[in-house]
Amino acid sequence: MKQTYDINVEAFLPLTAPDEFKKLLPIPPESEDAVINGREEIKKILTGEDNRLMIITGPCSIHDEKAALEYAEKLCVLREKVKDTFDVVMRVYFEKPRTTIGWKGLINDPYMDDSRDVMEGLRRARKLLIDITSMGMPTATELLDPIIPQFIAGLVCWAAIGARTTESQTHREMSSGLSMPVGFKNCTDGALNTAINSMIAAKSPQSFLGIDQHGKACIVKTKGNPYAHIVLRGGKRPNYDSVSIREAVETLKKQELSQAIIVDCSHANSGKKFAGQAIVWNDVINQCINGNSAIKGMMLESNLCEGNQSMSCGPENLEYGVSVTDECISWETTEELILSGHEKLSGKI
Ligand SMILES: O=C[C@H](O)[C@H](O)COP(=O)(O)O
Ligand SMILES: C=C(OP(=O)(O)O)C(=O)O
Repeated sequence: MKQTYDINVEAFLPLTAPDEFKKLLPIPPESEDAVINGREEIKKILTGEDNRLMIITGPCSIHDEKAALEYAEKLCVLREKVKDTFDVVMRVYFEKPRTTIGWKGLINDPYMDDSRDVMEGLRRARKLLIDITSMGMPTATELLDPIIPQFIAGLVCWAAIGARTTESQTHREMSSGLSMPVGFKNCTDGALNTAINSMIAAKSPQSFLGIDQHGKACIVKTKGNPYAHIVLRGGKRPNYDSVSIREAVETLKKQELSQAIIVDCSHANSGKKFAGQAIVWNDVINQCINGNSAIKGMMLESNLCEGNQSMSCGPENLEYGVSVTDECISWETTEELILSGHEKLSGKI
């Protein structure tokens, strides 16, 4: 018999069903409260019911849970200090979309050695989300693989669809069923229309193929996500300036879509250089002081230490607290930017 299918598949490896997997790492009551409250606060900021700004800050990617927890502890203290002005949410990114190839994040390759033990990656990701939300810290992540939400999404308060997948029907369909607000990045060349089309698709009910809680293949029917919004991350040129933001707001208004704008201070807005993030941050804070109420939040790529490092030295030789993907600002700079933004905005928003 000739074979016409699975020609390029090496193996089918077992995946534990989400309900079985979650029994091993159940959500504790304090995490559940943090997730529910975290989502509610974000929704209120996006709709303007709460005038504060949402700050999504944390490593470009998680590769070391010890460093991530140290970061989360520091962020908890800072979150409390600035709570009248900012709703601070931790970036806890486990899935990395690559331009070509590269390490795809903790879930895909937790041992960082190409062994790609996805089940172990899911376990470590869920455990870290439990530990962080147990501190009362709301969480943000990028969702890339459409099956992964069944394993971790119950611990996530805000999700991003990245610049490389914002035009993908699969990601729009997935977003329409997600339980948290979803931010669509503009695509890598800077075009807004892809993210705007995503918002329309994500708001609408959809049907697509997925798995249920028992791990069984099924047709997922969704209700639509009412909290889809845009994240400006720059493209061929930055798009955090007041003219770009006004243009985005006008385009969204014409389409009768949410005009809430989140500015990503990193990526193409910073020229992918960590030092560029402070320039974007300060400009956006000034726009808020000058009364731009469409801006609902900012994202920072931040780690314990600044810059980034190559993974070629092997996981055991990595420098502690330094990003293995995009450049990040240091904890000290993060604290300085957030505290100075808080001081400038106190009583003004
Ligand atoms: O935020 C992370 C990166 O910008 C994104 O995953 C792409 O990375 P790459 O161009 O190094 O593959
Ligand atoms: C990959 C990311 O961003 P973008 O999709 O904007 O490149 C990210 O935030 O990690």
